[in-house]
Amino acid sequence: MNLVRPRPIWRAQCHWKSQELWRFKGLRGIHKQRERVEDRRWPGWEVVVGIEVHAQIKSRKKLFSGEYDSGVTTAFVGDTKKAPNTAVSCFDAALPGTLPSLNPKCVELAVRTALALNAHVQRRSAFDRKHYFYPDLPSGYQITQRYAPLARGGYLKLSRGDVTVRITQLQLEQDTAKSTFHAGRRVSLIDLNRAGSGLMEIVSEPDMRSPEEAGDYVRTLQTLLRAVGSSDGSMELGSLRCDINVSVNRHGQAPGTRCEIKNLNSIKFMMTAITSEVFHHIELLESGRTVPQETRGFDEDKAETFKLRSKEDSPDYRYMPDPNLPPLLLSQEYIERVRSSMPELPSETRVRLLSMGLSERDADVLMTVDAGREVGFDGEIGKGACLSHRMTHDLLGQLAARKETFSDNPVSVKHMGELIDMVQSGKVTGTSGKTLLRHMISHRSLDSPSKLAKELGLIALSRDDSSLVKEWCLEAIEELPQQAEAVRKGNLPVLNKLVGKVMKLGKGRANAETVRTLLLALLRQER
Ligand SMILES: Nc1ncnc2c1ncn2[C@@H]1O[C@H](COP(=O)(O)OP(=O)(O)OP(=O)(O)O)[C@@H](O)[C@H]1O
Ligand SMILES: [Mg+2]
Ligand SMILES: [Mg+2]
Repeated sequence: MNLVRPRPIWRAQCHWKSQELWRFKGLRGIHKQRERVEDRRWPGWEVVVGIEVHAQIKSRKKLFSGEYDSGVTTAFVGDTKKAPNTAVSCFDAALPGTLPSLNPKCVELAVRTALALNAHVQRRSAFDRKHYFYPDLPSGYQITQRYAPLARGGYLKLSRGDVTVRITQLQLEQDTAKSTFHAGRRVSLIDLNRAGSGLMEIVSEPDMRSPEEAGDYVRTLQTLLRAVGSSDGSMELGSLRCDINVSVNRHGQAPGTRCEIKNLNSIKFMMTAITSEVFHHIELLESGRTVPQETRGFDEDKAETFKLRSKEDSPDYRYMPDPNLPPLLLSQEYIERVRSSMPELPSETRVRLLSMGLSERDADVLMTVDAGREVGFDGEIGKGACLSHRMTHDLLGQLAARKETFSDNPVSVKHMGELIDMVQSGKVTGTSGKTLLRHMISHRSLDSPSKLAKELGLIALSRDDSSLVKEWCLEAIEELPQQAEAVRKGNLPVLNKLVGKVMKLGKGRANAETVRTLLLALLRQER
């Protein structure tokens, strides 16, 4: 990577004009004409959605100031969330005389993302200033790359269906500070910790045709960002924010006027907001009015969008090239070096998981586990597929209950495989399998499951041990007389209570089906 001396403003302005040219190069083949699909929610209408995603870059330091980032990536930096206004350099606070210095890590992570999105990384990109006045922007402008972005012209294949969304561009830009309105005191509090953190703005073409496709796009993108390690991609925590552009048109007609919905903090709300916006547009158009170009917000309680400002009120950003930052020049060797260090991408992981014999649904579940990359496999799944999936769900559930991630998982692929085989062959019951799994996780045990099963007395009972099972059944009937009476009177669902009791007495070693039959036989005998 090279930084060269700044060029005069008018030279950099030349790049503004080249913006449209790329659109007609190369991408035509990828984007097939979409088939007309009637949506029963809005017959006769076509919905068009384009999304601008702002993803916080997972770098230890901010984009230009060298200050440690304290945003939602704090967990990554390794300390707890910083107190407001404690991670602020003079540059972040826009003190006069301070100058930007580009953080190469942010560039590398953005290039990784661009390559993962099949985009063309521009050997030469440049930084612009976007001016507006708001308390969360101390300098009065945001440094961005609107006119000569880092990358252009990529695409993302959605995980469901045969949908490809084209990526217009990926640009680097600064995050703003965080402002919180205090209704009681009627003041806005500003926390500059986030000011100047690195963002990637990923702009899509208007290629989505339903709220569901938009949701799928954001989900697929989140998985991709996490897989390449460039962003946490959490909408809830604010490390991924979406501006959703929505328009509607009658089938066969040109796209309508778009409205942009801002400040959405979950995929679910985003999909509801799109649906609400679509109905709003249709209502306007059907009553003979036109859709005004607006920026809108989303009211979570009413599940409705509302007007924030109209296009006429939108500020004139007075873009200009940043005179303090020279163009960013990347050599082909640098780009190739980054390309050679790319990890397995989610689309490749998915194909690998499916080729192991997993169903689409199970592959999707595993894909949510650190993008599926850390999921190991010790051989053929074959007939045990159903069981291995259930045990995998148990594993994920138990880790989640302990607030641990899949990377904290202490159970090796070999031991997990052995455990599944033991349950499959009946050496331990399903209940004991769960107990063993819990023990292996909580004790961080490195012993094999078969050794542990012996030590903990969890080996399933053989048929010869039926007298022991009978003893537990009799004990259960004695300890739960009311439930036993209910079953005698024909209330069969209550039998589960007794079965549960027997399982507890036998530490899960008895076979649940055998216990049921025996309990019923005993209760009937008594009569
Ligand atoms: N008719 C349309 N319907 C829905 N979305 C559209 C339509 N036309 C364009 N879009 C989408 O609108 C978005 C435009 O984003 P872009 O960043 O280029 O401009 P902007 O929203 O005007 O600027 P800013 O970055 O300041 O918000 C793109 O994601 C594009 O796909
Ligand atoms: Mg934009
Ligand atoms: Mg926009």
